[in-house]
Amino acid sequence: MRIEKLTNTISLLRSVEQANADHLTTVREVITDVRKNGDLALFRYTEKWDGAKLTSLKVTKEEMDEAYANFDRQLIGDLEEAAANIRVFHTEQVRKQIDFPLANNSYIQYKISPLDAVGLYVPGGTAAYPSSVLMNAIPALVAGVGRVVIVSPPSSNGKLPDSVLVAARIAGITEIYKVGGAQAIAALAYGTESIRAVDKITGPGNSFVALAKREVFGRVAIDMIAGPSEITIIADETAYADEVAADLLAQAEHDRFASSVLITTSETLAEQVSSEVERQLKLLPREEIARASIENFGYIYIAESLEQAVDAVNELAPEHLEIITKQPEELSKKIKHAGAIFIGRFSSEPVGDYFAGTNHVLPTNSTARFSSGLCVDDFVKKTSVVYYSKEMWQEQYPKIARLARLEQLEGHARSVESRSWDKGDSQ
Ligand SMILES: NC(=O)c1ccc[n+]([C@@H]2O[C@H](COP(=O)([O-])OP(=O)(O)OC[C@H]3O[C@@H](n4cnc5c(N)ncnc54)[C@H](O)[C@@H]3O)[C@@H](O)[C@H]2O)c1
Ligand SMILES: N[C@H](CO)Cc1c[nH]c[nH+]1
Ligand SMILES: [Zn+2]
Repeated sequence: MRIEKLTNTISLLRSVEQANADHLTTVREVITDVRKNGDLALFRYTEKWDGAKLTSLKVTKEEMDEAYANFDRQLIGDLEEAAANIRVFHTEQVRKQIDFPLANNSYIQYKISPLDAVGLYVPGGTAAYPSSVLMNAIPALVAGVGRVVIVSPPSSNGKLPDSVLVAARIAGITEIYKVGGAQAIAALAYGTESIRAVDKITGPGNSFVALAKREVFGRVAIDMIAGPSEITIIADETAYADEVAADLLAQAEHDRFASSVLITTSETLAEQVSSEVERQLKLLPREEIARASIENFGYIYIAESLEQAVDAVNELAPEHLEIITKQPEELSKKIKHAGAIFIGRFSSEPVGDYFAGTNHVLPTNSTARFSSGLCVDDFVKKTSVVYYSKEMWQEQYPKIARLARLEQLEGHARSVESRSWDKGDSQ
């Protein structure tokens, strides 16, 4: 891994942007094609990029049953325990409606309602992600969404991995389609013969998926840009090089475009981590992907102080931040921008990926500056409600009319003035 003195992190941001730009043209072509040709386009792209020749997209009940029957019982237990942890944490996030009483028996209200239909993207191009099924589906169901649909790319045998179907059953989702990439996002946004359009699309994916979500925003809502995984680690001389290297590689193995950054005050640690990364790369079955990621988007920065490291992290706004220093909790309080923070050497990032109960669908590409990880709030909308009684109206309407005329909106003024006592007592 290249080791540089920490001056700024702009070079990393630029290289990720460039990678995205190269994929945008493809994504736009795919979306146009799916809008025009529907299922036919979905079948064509699924054959081209996933190597699966399909004639129908929907997962059948028989496929779900078979996957569950064949699956390892201990792993079912592990997935169920992870699901329970996620459910508990997300249930705590449920918001209360705000009922705000006003004078004269009047009130205003902040009404919370679940979305009617959401599409959950579960990645699957180079690995199976049952954990992403749970992370998407549980908050949606806790929020009370009416229709929850999963899309995920099939393997070349035309099937979804058993693990994904088992996780869907544990979560309680039955409407599942075998389609991934930008074509799946286009189908969810615009609808095709087989897939009815949804109101919102959530979930992580590679840069084709993330860019497609950005392109269809406005037609549907999206949760965030949750693209190729990223980790930044702040470590001092107390950290162990083998552990830091393992944590960098845990994200690098996700994607060629994943990024892994170490910012350290210790030159010795920097050198040791660099050689540990090289040693450990050879141990990974996904060595080729991880190596490409480390070569293109892997950096070790030497910081003059932990304060300088914190400033760089707040500029970079990484998806995940690990802090492995003498006083990690103290330092974590100074972090403003990161999708999720992992404190101390026993909270390595996969604890959050799978099990702690926090959500692993998180903002990437510096968007943690303004967006948050997936949560129950992503699956509800808020409507304001106003009730003014006759008495309340009579007291307040002259002020409202004056404010309307301040904006030269005579129609607004006349609207509030048009009510009168003479017309009777009806609400
Ligand atoms: N940010 C997060 O919260 C988060 C969480 C989990 C996973 N992830 C990321 O999800 C991603 C999973 O990636 P993946 O590739 O394994 O699965 P994926 O499902 O995201 O993407 C696979 C699809 O990409 C499309 N594709 C592949 N090559 C293409 C090409 N050349 N042109 C057009 N389309 C192409 C295909 O349609 C394929 O089905 C990784 O980047 C991982 O880091 C992010
Ligand atoms: N680290 C990923 C988010 O960037 C989530 C994940 C799922 N499985 C393993 N990891
Ligand atoms: Zn991960």
